[in-house]
Amino acid sequence: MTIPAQSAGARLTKDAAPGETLLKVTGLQKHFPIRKGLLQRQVGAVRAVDGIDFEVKSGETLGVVGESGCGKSTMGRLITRLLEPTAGQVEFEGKDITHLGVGGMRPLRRDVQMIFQDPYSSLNPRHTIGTIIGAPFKLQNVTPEGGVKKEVQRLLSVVGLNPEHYNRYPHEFSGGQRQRIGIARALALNPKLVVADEPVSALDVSIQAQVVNLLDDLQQELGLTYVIIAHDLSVVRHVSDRIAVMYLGKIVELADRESLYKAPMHPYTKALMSAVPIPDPRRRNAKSERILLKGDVPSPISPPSGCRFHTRCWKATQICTTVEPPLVELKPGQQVACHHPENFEDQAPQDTVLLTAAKEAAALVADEVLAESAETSAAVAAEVETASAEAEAETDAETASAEAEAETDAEAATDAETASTEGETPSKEK
Ligand SMILES: Nc1ncnc2c1ncn2[C@@H]1O[C@H](COP(=O)(O)OP(=O)(O)OP(=O)(O)O)[C@@H](O)[C@H]1O
Repeated sequence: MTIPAQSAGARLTKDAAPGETLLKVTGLQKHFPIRKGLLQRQVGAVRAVDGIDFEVKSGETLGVVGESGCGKSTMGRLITRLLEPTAGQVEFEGKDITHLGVGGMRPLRRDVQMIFQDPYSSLNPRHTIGTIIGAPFKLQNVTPEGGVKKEVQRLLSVVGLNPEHYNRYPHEFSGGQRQRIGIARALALNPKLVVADEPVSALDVSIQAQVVNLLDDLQQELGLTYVIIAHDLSVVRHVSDRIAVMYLGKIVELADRESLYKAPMHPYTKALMSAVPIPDPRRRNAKSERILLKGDVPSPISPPSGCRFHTRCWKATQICTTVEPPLVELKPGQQVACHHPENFEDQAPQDTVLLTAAKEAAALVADEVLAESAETSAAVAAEVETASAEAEAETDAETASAEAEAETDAEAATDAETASTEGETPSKEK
């Protein structure tokens, strides 16, 4: 098969119009069985991904963040179908691909590509970069127009590498350059969706920005759709349109970037955000508002009951230990799974007694943050009250005017009736 070579500025996406749903994930789960004994009987399971729902629209970048062990990589491997889900559904361009076999997946392998975290181990040291970047053509049995070599050299220049270095080996390149090679390989087959798993975390900070900018430029030029996985918000904050925050196999908040940064609702999101330094000279002398999360993410073999974050949350109350909060849209474009969200009305106001663990966690939370938290909650509550009072007043006014209108109408009708009756009477009398 021959595929036309793409010019560097051409759009590579084929069918999906921008804004249309490209990927849809429903109730996705991956439980890795734990086996023991001679008979290898299953004694438990690692609930790496435990029921997540989200959509990715064509042309957008969805950032996925969370601490190590939250299930982000597993999620990435599930949507690229490198792993078989335990339950749930993955749809790509409206087609259910959850259980497609190797043959069924072959055409999809071109459309969905993955960039891996480690640019050192993800490239075969015994192959030249020409062979590495050209491998997808061989695997898919396709010949690009103009031949593999020419196309590989074009891809090298697209990612900012010298096309003359076609015959060099991976060890001759720096970490950032190797990640560019990985990106060129991912772009070889004109994918629609690129899942990048921690694409820059193995790189020096100075190189990270270059690779992130490259990904951003390629998206503009080639109309790519990205799912970018990262363990903190500093990488995804500039490139994502929407951000999903994962904790212990679940999505705890999913919002557009603007809303998430302006007013994060899940305490976990707030904690992740407070860990990102803000390079704002006006705030250089301001006291830093750090929320230090105590301990590690609990084991996904037996996650905490109720809200999984309750063991580390400074707002946790009784309800958080028993009732799992559903992921619901509390503000337009902002979904959150929390009983006591930040920057919004409390979802369980009757439950006010903090758990002991929450009090201990609070000790680690800077006073400024707690004060700010209380202030925003009070402000939101006041806003909600004002809004509902206004709404009530509006309703009252509407009711009054409707009643007045109805009365006027009734009066008019009575008048008309009377008039017509009066009018009729004389005629009858005539
Ligand atoms: N093949 C596997 N078998 C058993 N458990 C696994 C397997 N792969 C991942 N896990 C477990 O699933 C959980 C989620 O892992 P995953 O790598 O998806 O998390 P992550 O958020 O991507 O973390 P990291 O950033 O460290 O990669 C972890 O507890 C991990 O140990």
